[in-house]
Amino acid sequence: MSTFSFKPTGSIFEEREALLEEWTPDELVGRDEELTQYHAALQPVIEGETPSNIFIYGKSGVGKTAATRFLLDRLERDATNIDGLDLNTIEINCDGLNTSYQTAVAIINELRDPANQISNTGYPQASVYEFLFDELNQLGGTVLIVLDEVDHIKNDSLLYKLPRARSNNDIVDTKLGVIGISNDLNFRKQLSSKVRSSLCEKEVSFSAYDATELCEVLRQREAVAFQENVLKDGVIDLCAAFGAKDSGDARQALDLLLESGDIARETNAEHVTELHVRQARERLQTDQIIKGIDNYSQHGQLVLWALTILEEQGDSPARTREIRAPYETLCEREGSDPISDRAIREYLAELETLGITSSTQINRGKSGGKYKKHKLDQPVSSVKSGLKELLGPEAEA
Ligand SMILES: Nc1ncnc2c1ncn2[C@@H]1O[C@H](COP(=O)(O)OP(=O)(O)OP(=O)(O)O)[C@@H](O)[C@H]1O
Repeated sequence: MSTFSFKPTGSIFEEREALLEEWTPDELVGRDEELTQYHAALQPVIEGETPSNIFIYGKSGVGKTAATRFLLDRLERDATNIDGLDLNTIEINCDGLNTSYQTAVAIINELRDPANQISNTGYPQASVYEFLFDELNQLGGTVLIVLDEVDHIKNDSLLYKLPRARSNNDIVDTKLGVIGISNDLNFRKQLSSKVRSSLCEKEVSFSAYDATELCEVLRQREAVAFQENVLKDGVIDLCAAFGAKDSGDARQALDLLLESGDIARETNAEHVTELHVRQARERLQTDQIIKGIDNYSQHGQLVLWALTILEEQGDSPARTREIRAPYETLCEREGSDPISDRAIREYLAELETLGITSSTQINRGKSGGKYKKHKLDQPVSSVKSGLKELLGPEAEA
């Protein structure tokens, strides 16, 4: 019997941390076009002019935050060499800050010392803006405020006031620029035209990474994270190919490389191989499925299970009415009453949004009507492992 004692293996990794989210590389690879545009948009700062307000958008994990930190670091460094240029940058993540009010408070508290912070409630909105502009006026020089995940702010009064503070004379001496970052591609469209025109003076769109760019990102981390020659040929290429196919998200590709290394270490392997990558991918896909349907009602999970059964039998893509038969059998087995076709369709739509299934619309013209056919968009084995975890061992049967 194992004693479950802990011993460092000292194998595989040199610095595992270099694959974690928090690790910031010194150089940013694979983003030349985006960095060139972003750099140009920031140029007025170093000229001593009023900064442009910049809007950065693109899907999750495409380097928006990393590029912002990278360029602002360089900008701060280079600004110190310029006489008379006093630059301050403030980064706020708006995740969890649902309103303009809360965001304004967060900026104030970032600017004030710890003894002088204000609370999230109790002040009229107008006073909070007054405090904010006071702080910014006192700071002087040039100030850049980065609002990451800016789409979380549900009402746009701050997004209107802040970029216009100088033209409205709310701020007199300080040169203020706002950088909004968002991965919600509809956010910009939904902004009122007056907010859009001031917040989005300059825009930089970040595209999804292709396989070549992901290779560059992964190789840069390999050099730091892994011991020499631990990765077998093809491992980076495979992680990059999966990453580009899935979503072009560097975070996911890095997670895949990390998980592959973990599996190699768990199994006492000397090298990380393509097989480890494939196993890691399946593990991560299962985790993603579990995360997606974990808080689903039991019926949502049974609908997915029914579709999985059809997929295994080679009977997918399938219409709702075809999914209904195995679904009802499962309901009987679980002792619960089936839900309506309409409710099944709603679950199928949600499963599609989660990337677990996909559908095609079939249009039979006037007489045949329109309907959708559904199929799994993830490997059967990952879906089954996910369902097994949630519904018990029979789900794998
Ligand atoms: N070009 C790159 N070179 C090196 N590492 C990168 C690069 N792009 C992204 N990364 C890494 O990938 C992860 C995700 O990147 P980042 O947070 O910048 O994405 P994002 O576009 O801001 O995504 P989100 O909208 O989800 O916040 C980070 O760990 C980051 O360091």
